[in-house]
Amino acid sequence: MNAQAPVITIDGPSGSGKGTVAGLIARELGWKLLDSGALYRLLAFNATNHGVDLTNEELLKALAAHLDVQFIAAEPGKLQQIILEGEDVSNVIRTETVGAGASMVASLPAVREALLQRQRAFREAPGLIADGRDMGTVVFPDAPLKVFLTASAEERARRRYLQLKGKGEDVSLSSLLDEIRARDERDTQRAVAPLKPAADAIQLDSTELSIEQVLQRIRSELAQRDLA
Ligand SMILES: Nc1ncnc2c1ncn2[C@@H]1O[C@H](COP(=O)(O)OP(=O)(O)OP(=O)(O)O)[C@@H](O)[C@H]1O
Ligand SMILES: Nc1ccn([C@H]2C[C@H](O)[C@@H](COP(=O)(O)O)O2)c(=O)n1
Repeated sequence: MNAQAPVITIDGPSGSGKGTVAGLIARELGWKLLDSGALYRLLAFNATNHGVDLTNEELLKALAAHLDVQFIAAEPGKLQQIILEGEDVSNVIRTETVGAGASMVASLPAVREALLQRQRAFREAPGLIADGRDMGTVVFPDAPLKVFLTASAEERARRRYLQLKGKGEDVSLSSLLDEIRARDERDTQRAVAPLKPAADAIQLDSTELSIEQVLQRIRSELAQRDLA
């Protein structure tokens, strides 16, 4: 880990736009990217494939410590590739079912501990954009810019609906809204590293903002800190 490399953290609930914004800012600055939710998704996906119950903390801790995963940086205009045990799982880990499983395993303290150093190891020069739930509160508490990105549950469900429909999936808006609310509840109410803004985070409600407007706000915060 390079303790000197700056980190920008983007935390917030599911569907608030963290991943989209993190990817775009990382590309603009030429910085590394950490999609921490992908690690919890990979663990839930891998555990299910290996028949491990998503509440078995001891086995999940061991799986988390030995996850055989590679993140391959995206070419401009493409999503990063995620390879688990030699297989490209970039798309299959993005389902709502895997997201719900990720939220379950993420509530277990031993799992979070097992993934902590792996996340911190992403910190490299010239800098890192890290998105998740506890990037600003736990993983990178010294980050010079912390963003807490939110949007109403209805707007987040609408965005997810459009995203999944765009991929040709047969989804229902009301089920997506229920899933988002259930995930919000689990992620904010867990005892360890719950989803919440860091005390020094900039809070951005994107319900009425376009992606470009969110980017502009972040660029302005970066400029104020001489980070860009
Ligand atoms: N400000 C915005 N206005 C409209 N659509 C948006 C906005 N931000 C993001 N989106 C769209 O919403 C969808 C969800 O965004 P994204 O995947 O970045 O959210 P997320 O917070 O990373 O979710 P998760 O935590 O579940 O991975 C995407 O289709 C994205 O293009
Ligand atoms: N830093 C993080 C990132 C993710 N999680 C958990 C909670 C989420 O519901 C789940 C999936 O995340 P997503 O890919 O939708 O961002 O993983 C967490 O607890 N901490």
